[in-house]
Amino acid sequence: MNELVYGLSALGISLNSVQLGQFETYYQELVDYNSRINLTAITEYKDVQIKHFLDSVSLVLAGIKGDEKLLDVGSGAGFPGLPLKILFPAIQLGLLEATQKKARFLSEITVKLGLSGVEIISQRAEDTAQNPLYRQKYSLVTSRAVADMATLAELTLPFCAIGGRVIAPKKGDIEEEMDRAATAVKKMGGRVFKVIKVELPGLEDGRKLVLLEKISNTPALYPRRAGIPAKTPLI
Ligand SMILES: C[S@@+](CC[C@H](N)C(=O)[O-])C[C@H]1O[C@@H](n2cnc3c(N)ncnc32)[C@H](O)[C@@H]1O
Repeated sequence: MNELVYGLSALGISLNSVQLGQFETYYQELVDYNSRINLTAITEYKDVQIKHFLDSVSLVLAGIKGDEKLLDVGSGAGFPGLPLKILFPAIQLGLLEATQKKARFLSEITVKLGLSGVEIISQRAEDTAQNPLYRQKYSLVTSRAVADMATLAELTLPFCAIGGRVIAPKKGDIEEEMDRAATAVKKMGGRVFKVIKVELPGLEDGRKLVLLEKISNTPALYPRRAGIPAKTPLI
């Protein structure tokens, strides 16, 4: 895990032996499962350490506390939620993933990593966000590579408690995307708090973290039915 360890040192983070072992197991299981079920195109040891593990942990640059109640929307093979949980074991983590096969991997890997306080929710975000058990219940919501910001605001902000935040990693020039998302962010009861540049060893390709803050309740009508936020974004 040299690449990860080196990248983390730039963040002032060091891993203990348990965490190092967990990242190693995560890598082995990811690659093993991936040979049967497609989870990711990134499988080289070095690439997984940088593009999945370090990229996930880079969200700490937006300010993550050790005791968050965190929901990762569209978690796929667990990114960025699971690396953050390995780093901060006291986080209460929800991994929301619509695809059953991926959700099954998330259940298995959570057991193999010996993690407690992780809930796997295999549903569409649009449906889960209308369930009172999950609606406006999280201090932090993350979502990587799931949708553009206008759609993502509708899929994430309804889960945030007031005062909670959304962190969305993005790449490249996002000015136009952020402009398009302004209406959706406002309608969901949010505001754009800041955009943070990520510059870490191996991740020098214009990565950014968009930080939204929840400032008022999301109207009951949002999110709309499954598929609508992506098909007809609120622009
Ligand atoms: C490109 S993958 C990214 C996975 C992971 N976040 C990552 O960065 O590696 C997008 C994932 O979001 C899930 N997804 C897309 N729309 C969703 C929705 N409305 N509700 C729940 N999951 C969704 C897909 O099933 C897919 O696994």
